[in-house]
Amino acid sequence: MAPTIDAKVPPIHDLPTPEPESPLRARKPYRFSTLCATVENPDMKDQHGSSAVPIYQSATFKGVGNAYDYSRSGNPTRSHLEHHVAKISSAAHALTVASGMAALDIILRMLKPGDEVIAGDDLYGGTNRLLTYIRSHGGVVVHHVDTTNPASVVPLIHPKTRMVLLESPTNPLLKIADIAAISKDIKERVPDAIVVVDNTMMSPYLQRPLEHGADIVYDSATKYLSGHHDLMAGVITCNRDDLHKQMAFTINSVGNALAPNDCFLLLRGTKTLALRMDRQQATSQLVATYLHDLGFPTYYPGLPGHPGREIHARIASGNGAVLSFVTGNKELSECIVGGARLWGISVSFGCVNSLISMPCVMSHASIDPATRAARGLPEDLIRLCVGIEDPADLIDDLEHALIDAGAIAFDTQQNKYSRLMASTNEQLNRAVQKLGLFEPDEQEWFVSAPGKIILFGEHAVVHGVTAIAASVDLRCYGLATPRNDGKVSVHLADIDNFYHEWDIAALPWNAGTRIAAGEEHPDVLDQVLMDAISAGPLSNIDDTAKHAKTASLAFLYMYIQLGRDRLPSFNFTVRATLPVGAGLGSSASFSTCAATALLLINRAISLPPPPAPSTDPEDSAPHVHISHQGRRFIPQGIAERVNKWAFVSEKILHGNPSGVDNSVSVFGGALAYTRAGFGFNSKSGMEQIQGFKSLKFLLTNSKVPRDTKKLVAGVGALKASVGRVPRACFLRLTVCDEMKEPDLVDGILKSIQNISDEARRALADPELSRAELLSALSTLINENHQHLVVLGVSHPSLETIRATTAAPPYALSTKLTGAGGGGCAVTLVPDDFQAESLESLTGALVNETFVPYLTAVGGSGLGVLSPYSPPNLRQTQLQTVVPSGQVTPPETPAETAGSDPSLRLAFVKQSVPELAQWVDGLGRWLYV
Ligand SMILES: Nc1ncnc2c1ncn2[C@@H]1O[C@H](COP(=O)(O)OP(=O)(O)OP(=O)(O)O)[C@@H](O)[C@H]1O
Ligand SMILES: C[C@@](O)(CCO)CC(=O)[O-]
Repeated sequence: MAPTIDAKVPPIHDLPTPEPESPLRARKPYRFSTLCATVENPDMKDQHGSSAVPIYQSATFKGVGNAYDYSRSGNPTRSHLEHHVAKISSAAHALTVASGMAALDIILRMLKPGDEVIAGDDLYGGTNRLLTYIRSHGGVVVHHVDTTNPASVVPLIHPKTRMVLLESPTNPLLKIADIAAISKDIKERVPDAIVVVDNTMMSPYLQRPLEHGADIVYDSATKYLSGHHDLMAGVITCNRDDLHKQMAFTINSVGNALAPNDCFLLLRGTKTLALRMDRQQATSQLVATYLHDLGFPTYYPGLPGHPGREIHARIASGNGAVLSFVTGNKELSECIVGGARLWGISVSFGCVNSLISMPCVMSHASIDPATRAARGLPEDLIRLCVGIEDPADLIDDLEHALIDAGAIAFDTQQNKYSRLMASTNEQLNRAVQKLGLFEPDEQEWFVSAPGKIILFGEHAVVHGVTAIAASVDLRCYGLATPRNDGKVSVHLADIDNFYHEWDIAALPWNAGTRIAAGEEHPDVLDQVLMDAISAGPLSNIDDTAKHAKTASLAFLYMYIQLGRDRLPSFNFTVRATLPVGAGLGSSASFSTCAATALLLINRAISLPPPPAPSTDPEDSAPHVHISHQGRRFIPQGIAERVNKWAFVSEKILHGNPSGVDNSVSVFGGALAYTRAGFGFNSKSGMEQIQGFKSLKFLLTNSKVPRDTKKLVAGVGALKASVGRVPRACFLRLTVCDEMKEPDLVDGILKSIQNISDEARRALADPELSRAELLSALSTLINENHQHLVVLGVSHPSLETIRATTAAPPYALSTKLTGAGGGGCAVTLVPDDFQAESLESLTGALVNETFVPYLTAVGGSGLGVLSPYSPPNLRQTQLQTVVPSGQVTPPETPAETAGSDPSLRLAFVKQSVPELAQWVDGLGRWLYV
């Protein structure tokens, strides 16, 4: 509903209202959205007829006595903007300054010591802070009163009352002040007092307080007027010449007028004000109704029963796009805010993007808690600032956050979601626990595990050959966070942000064979359980999400096998810094993380508390775990247990894994790994090998997708049908006639075993010079790669990478790593390889559209964020880390402002380059 400029009020400003064509066909004044879109000032015609107002990016103007001399005092772009703002506000004058607070500052500078101000008690935190400042530094008396009741203002009116400061609706409780009634009361008693209204929540589109008795109106134009959160600005409008003159003088003296570039942006933003606002407030009405219908006390003037709704409807022509609601519990509110994805956690409002916040820890944190309580600002209040996204997506996202947090649940009797009251919530938990249905677990678990490179022996290792592999410094991270709604969910951020949740009670608990507590998983997967999971909980996941589906299968399989006695309710979020499905063991690192989290949650493993610090007898300073910087902490037995379950998960993802990937992921370092039960090497098992850590490798991702399961199966088929395999069965490369040799694959496997043995001997040989070692490894790399080519698991892109790295002047040796068929290649970089050469080589690879990166090898294996960290450490890290990356600066850069409380949200929002460092900073990590 677009308001028209009230025809009864003669336009004070030179509105571009067309002249009547004839007395019989009068033309109406332009309506608001037309005024917004039409930026023209008849007194400032552009010399070139430009359709956009030019940016006069000039501090000074030449000549004497011209309209402009210095941009602090006046600038043509600003004049255009001020003319436009005055026009759409139906005001005689407009002034524009650097921010909303700068606008209020200019207005408050009209006060003198001893003057009295009457202000609302539900004000924006920044306004409150500035009023406190002028009270303590300017000798001004400030009264706060509930302005929703005009009668409560009257007793405070005093001959010394100089200013009344109103917000309506207030932020964040949406309280309504009768601007007209209060202005009248003031003017009757103290005609000289000025009524000032902060109109930011409404904008001139929805409310024009000058028409209801206000003397000065100001807006933080950072909000709706600009609409895009890409600038800060404040506007002031008034009709009185004296006030305008006084404020223009102050702006010139103080020097906080809006800069030309920002004037331009703001002018552009105002053109779409009506359009944006229409969409934003229509969606707000839907969201408010949705929350209200769920049973949450919701504050929005568009809802029936909202106090002051009639007054608001008389003064304003719309309800705006800010609303708030309470949940009854601060922690619950924090979870909801943390769980929303489309709604950005941020202060401020008025942007085209929707925002969610908790005023008490963000925009209003500068008001001390006691004052907040006295003014009735609930600590659990959630504020929603609605943007222009699709309303269905916004409600959907909010619903997910409410469900995840346990704030609403599906009511089967009413066949709809409804609010879980805090007490009902507890009752439900207790009741369900009694039935043994699910168990809320308050513990969060953060785990991580590395990817790997295989230097020698991939594929062959599946058939019993020794592989030499080492961990890389790229990892997968898993965060398990408790839920208390009888559901379990996975969020696979790297796989198209896949999210899925399941009712725990509906999982196929009775399918397959139960593994008794403490028993190991048998060698073979339980196919009955696999089928039941695929036919049940996974059946509604589309096959286009096949990677996420397989990962979910692995997760649910372990969840059911390990969780039958506890039925834990939690969410598992996964992110990795290593590329998924590129041959660097992403499936193993995912498996290790999932297995560890599930074992911990189900109390199948527990981390021993760190031993007490030992004390030097000479010195009272304690020292703890000097080796490995005290990080080697997870006992061998626990690592072995995790490794067995990670192997189970690998079987699901992989088909027929050798176990090398999950072993490296769990144990870290560099391993010589031999699968048991084959005859290539009499000794099976794994051994840590030294001498790897100092090696430098370049990894190059060909970005060609491939599937380890298929590639391993392909080599298996080749081995099983030696001599009878038609050419078409060979995987990617066309292989040669030698394939007809019946013992070909066995011969290749033997050769690869020799390569691994030779590499181990070389690495362990103290007499070999470094140069000799590197040269030997290079030769072995080339040989091993050729064998893999014959096995059919290379790919033209990998051959291109090999050729590029082998070409002069580089002359480096490269082989595929992992399952091949695409994915990554690994290049050994000699110690003396010049930095410039490396730069030029990576440039050449990038030109060929590959992704190269240097990696360190041999680092830590499985890690768990210590549950024994001092609790405040993690909290502090969260607070200091989150705002810099994720949360826009608060409206009030509050001294005590907290930040996003949700570890999960912060985890999901970290950028990939920052993820590892952020995770490290969360506290003390314990490693195998
Ligand atoms: N970060 C992750 N989040 C969720 N699932 C993952 C993640 N990383 C790996 N996976 C699962 O593992 C699968 C990739 O396994 P695949 O064996 O094809 O690749 P890889 O382990 O990186 O390669 P290789 O086995 O050759 O080292 C994915 O399709 C997915 O199911
Ligand atoms: C291809 C393969 O050898 C390595 C995959 O990283 C398979 C395995 O060992 O499980």
